[in-house]
Amino acid sequence: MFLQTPSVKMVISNAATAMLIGSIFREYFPHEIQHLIYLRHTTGDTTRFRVSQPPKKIHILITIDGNEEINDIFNGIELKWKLVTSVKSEPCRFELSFDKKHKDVILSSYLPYVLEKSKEMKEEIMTLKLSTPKGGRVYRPSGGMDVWRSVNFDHPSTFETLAMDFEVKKVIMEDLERFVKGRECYRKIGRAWKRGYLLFGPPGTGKSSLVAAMANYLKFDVYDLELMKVRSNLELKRLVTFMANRSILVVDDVTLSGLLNFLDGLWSSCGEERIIVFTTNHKDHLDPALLCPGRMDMHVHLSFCSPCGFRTLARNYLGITEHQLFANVERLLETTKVTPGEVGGQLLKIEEPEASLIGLIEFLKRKKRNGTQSSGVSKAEMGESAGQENGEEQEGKQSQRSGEIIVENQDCVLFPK
Ligand SMILES: Nc1ncnc2c1ncn2[C@@H]1O[C@H](COP(=O)(O)OP(=O)(O)OP(=O)(O)O)[C@@H](O)[C@H]1O
Repeated sequence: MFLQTPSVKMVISNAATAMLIGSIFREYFPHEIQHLIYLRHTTGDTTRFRVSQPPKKIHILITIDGNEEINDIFNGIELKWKLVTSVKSEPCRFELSFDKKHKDVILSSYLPYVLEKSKEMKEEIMTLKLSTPKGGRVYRPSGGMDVWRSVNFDHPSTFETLAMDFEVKKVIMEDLERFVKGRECYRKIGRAWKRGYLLFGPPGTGKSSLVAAMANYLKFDVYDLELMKVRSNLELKRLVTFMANRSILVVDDVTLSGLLNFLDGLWSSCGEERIIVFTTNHKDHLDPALLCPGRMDMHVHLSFCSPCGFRTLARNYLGITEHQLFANVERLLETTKVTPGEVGGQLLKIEEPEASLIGLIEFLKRKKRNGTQSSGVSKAEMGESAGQENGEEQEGKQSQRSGEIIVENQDCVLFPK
């Protein structure tokens, strides 16, 4: 419906800000598009509103031939968009014409709709990038340095597909949302606009999948860093300096490392709207300094597959939300340590749901018979939280702490809900 001419691309960023001349305009228009639009009523007095200052950042791409008109229809109202390029000394502008009697609808519904649609389009065409260190300096002909090698990031994991406790997902998603909306709050409290997450748990429990889900959710690029391969503070400084904002830096398998302290200092002073994620299979091997409050805002424990996680996997892999065999699987999961990765692997083997579930049940029984030597998880990892030292584990009941969240730093309460 919106701008039906296929050759027209219109992308309006929600990050754009504009200075506006005209108080009515300021009151009614979403600020993101104010600087783009002149309004002209097609009957009665012409009213023009002009915005003079373009946003500092260039987030807008509009391509349309000069003076070309595009018709649009919104709730039966005819509208005309025109790109006006006639006055040389002035930048191109859009004129939107419509009958004066529709002014209220246009201001209250159509323009917000255009903005929303534009955001959607922008998100659709944005391809996320996954960058890894190039391992040296490469100078660009245009100046600056390329220290990261980038490829398209098309990891399919989302919060929807993650096998994780529903409540935990919700907490993480809300935390991310508060973070991206929190620029002013961070400024007010004098903190760098950054957020740190520690993801820990055995291999195959979804740490990488959670990072991908976070990136897809926020539309943030991902920078993957193996700290052990970074040779010097200078190299680390270059890498962090040349990261883009609105991105996630993933530091894999983070263990005791002198560079970590350096990274910590560097992190708060470079860029903004950045997330850092440390992942480890062994939280108990970490430098305690890393765990102290204020360094990682949130600790997320990813653990063995819970009945709730299994239901997500069954929906994703088999396309079913109920089955009579679910109860058998869930009973076995209560007492068997098996990762979501392993459960997913089993479900992938057979397409037909019932046969697949029977295969999974056999697998779980075998796993249970063979004991709990799953996936290299340490004893401390299994029992470090409340209630785990008192024999719960020995009685064969698996840790129910999958997806447990420990919020180390309560600064999120400062965010407006
Ligand atoms: N919680 C989960 N939800 C959905 N799929 C999962 C989950 N955990 C693991 N998987 C599946 O198992 C595979 C491996 O998981 P992933 O790489 O995310 O685990 P990891 O904890 O990062 O492992 P490692 O510590 O070895 O890097 C994924 O491709 C995914 O298909």
